[in-house]
Amino acid sequence: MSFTIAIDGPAASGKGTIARQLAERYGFAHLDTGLLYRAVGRKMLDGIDPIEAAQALDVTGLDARELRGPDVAQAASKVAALPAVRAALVDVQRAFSRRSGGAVLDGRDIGTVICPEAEAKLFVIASAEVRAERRWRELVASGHEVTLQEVLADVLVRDARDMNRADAPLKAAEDATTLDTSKMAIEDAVAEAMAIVDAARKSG
Ligand SMILES: Nc1ncnc2c1ncn2[C@@H]1O[C@H](COP(=O)(O)OP(=O)(O)O)[C@@H](O)[C@H]1O
Ligand SMILES: Nc1ccn([C@@H]2O[C@H](COP(=O)(O)OP(=O)(O)O)[C@@H](O)[C@H]2O)c(=O)n1
Repeated sequence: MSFTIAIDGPAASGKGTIARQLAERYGFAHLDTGLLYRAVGRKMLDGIDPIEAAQALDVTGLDARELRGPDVAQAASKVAALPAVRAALVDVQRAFSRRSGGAVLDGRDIGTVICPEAEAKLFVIASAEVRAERRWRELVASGHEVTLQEVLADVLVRDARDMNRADAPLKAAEDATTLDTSKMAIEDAVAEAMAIVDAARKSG
């Protein structure tokens, strides 16, 4: 059985949290595709050509903790606007999505470009202020020295860059269900997401 759940949305909207919990609930594999772009962004900050870095990327050993900061996030969204970087990362994402046990992928273009045939698609949103506050708390808790204003600026700049790029811009797939988590606790957002996926599983 192959079943793919595509989760897209703007920065810090709760995609990864929902994706991880759905993967656990259904016994599916999970791929945080943002980490791929963050890894390439990290290499660019280290002076490596981002296209060559994407082509040579070892997706197995990515250290999420080292890639979580706002500097890497900004670099990720810059390299993500390069078509050759995106092209180099397509096959690994598609191969992952076709795993026999089922897969959940979260990112910006999963439902539109990487897995347009995904059986279930979610577009997770929240207000920019709520997203910035959540991400700020997370970063401070993991030892980053950053202000709420800086995190809000990072979120807004990345959203604009991600939505306005020519190649695979951030947008909801026509057949995605939008989930606004602004006023939802994590448990409620996950429950809503599960209801959407369960409905897709029954109809499929
Ligand atoms: N519904 C929610 N209510 C409160 N906090 C949330 C909610 N969803 C996610 N979070 C928190 O917000 C932060 C960003 O969530 P995350 O899932 O990493 O977003 P994304 O993958 O879209 O960047 C995390 O610290 C997470 O625990
Ligand atoms: N499928 C994807 C995933 C991420 N990205 C890019 O990678 C950056 C970091 O993604 P992320 O998912 O780790 O960001 P957060 O939502 O966790 O802040 C985004 O701002 C996008 O520019 C992308 O272009 N396509």
